[in-house]
Amino acid sequence: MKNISATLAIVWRIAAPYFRSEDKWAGRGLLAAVVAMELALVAIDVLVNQWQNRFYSALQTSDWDNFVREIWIFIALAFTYIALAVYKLYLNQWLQIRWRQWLTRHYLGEWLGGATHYRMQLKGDAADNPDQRITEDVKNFVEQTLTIGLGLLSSIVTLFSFVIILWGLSNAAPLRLFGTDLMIPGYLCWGALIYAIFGTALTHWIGAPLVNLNFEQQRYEADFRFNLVRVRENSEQIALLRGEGAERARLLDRFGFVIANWYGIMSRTKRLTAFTASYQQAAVIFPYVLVAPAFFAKKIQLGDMMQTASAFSSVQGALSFFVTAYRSLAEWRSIVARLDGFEMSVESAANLPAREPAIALEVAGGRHIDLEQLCVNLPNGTPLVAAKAFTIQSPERVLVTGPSGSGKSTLFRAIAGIWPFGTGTVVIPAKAKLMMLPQRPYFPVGVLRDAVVYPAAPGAFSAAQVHDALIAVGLPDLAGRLDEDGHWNRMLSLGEQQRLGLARALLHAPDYLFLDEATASLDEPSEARLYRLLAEKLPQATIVSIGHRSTLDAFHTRKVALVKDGAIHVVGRGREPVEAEPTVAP
Ligand SMILES: Nc1ncnc2c1ncn2[C@@H]1O[C@H](COP(=O)(O)OP(=O)(O)OP(=O)(O)O)[C@@H](O)[C@H]1O
Repeated sequence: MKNISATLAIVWRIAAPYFRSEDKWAGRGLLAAVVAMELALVAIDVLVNQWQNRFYSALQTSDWDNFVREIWIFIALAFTYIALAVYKLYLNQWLQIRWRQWLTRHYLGEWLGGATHYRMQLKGDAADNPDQRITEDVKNFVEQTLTIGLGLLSSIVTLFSFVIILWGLSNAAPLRLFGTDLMIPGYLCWGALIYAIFGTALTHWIGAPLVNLNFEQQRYEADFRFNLVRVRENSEQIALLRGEGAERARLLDRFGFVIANWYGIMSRTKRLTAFTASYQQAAVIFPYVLVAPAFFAKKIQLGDMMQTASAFSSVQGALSFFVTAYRSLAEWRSIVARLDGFEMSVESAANLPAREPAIALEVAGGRHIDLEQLCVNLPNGTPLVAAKAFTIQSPERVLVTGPSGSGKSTLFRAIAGIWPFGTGTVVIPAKAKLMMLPQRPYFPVGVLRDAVVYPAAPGAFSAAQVHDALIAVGLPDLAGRLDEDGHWNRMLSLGEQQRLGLARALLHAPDYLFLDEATASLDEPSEARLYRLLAEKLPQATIVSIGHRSTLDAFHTRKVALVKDGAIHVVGRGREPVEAEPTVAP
């Protein structure tokens, strides 16, 4: 019971915001219409039940006129039923897509808000495969919540409507046992209740493990898909390393989990279906067994018996909602758990800096970037880099060096504000535009022109501007293919990608440009040419580079080494003035 109320509280937390959102009137309107149609369908069921009595009585008494009249009534009821059923489904689907659209937008906003998606990876906690949660889980949540919610509503209303009918019929057809009439008020209702309680308890007992099995199934399927995507993304490396055999084995291994768990689901479902099918079959004859003695004793007519059987099956069906919907309920609970895990993980990543000691980001009026008492840690809390008081002037050219793994890139991440682990403060000038260029720049799949100007909106720069930037960085061929669609990270060499990254920097003209080995794949003369180009085109920009080549010294005015001091590296010691090239502005 505690579990059920906890699940319902989570469902409410996930579902309610849509009905309070900017789309609330459409959502509420559609929901009201669907609910109204669901209720109207129950009303038609009640009318059909009463019709059955009249129809079979007309048959029993060979009353032709009433028979014809009842046929026309049935046709009218049937047409109304069809129209309601069609529009209930149509409006339900309409509501589903609007709700899903809102929920997807909401989750994308939360997940991509700040660097939450990145921090979630860093924390490595609960939410595996966010892609699956935003696609399938959201879709299924909306669909199942509506199906189950409306099913439950319909069952409750059906129950109340037919219990009244059944109660009346119980009195008209007293229970006859061993030739004597037993006057038990509403005995048919009690019979249905006992039958349903017995069914529900057994169903839960047999089916309970399905909740967990379904949860695991979705996780294994998503893991398998994720690993297939990894192969696709890294297919060149795999082909070069002849890693196909290893990949196949790894993928089949993952798929093995999918299969093993599926066998678990199959065997559970088999047992559950065996029980629910027997339960439903028995329910067909159960009411006849109860009222047949009264019928054969001529206490009631055929119409009464048929109506009783139909009303009993409606009451029993409503009471057995849990039995019929058990598999969907089990799936739904696992979807709810997955979305809950996702929300928790997003929240925990977004609030990471607020909850744990974290690097503070401050925006100040000055022109410099200051690192104050900064200590950058690994996610597990181990200190990595320290900078007591370090300032990056504007404009200047700083070269950051240090052994591999000393924490240079992580220091850049901390300055960019996406690395929360640590203590101290990073002070950034107000309105300063920072740009980080990594060794492997990211280009969204699509038109080259849009990929270069990313993250600016497509069209933020004119074709001529993008064309000139590509010429400037030495990519004349690409400059002629601006409107070509492609997966640029896959199609271009790393050196070309790095040139494209620099073209992006030229277009965006940041105040602070951080180059994390962003030219490491270029030959030295090309690297030198590009550094000269940056100095020429962005004379006011501060450039901070990470690099291992000594030839980079010439393009920087200051060199900062990360020097090992006990267990951590310290920024700022071992400073060496660098003789700048005459072409590089100081
Ligand atoms: N997300 C992470 N989780 C755990 N450890 C990490 C994570 N990111 C980086 N590290 C560790 O932090 C250390 C510093 O990494 P970083 O990439 O900053 O080094 P670097 O000085 O830039 O190295 P290189 O010169 O080889 O690029 C490494 O030991 C790395 O394993």
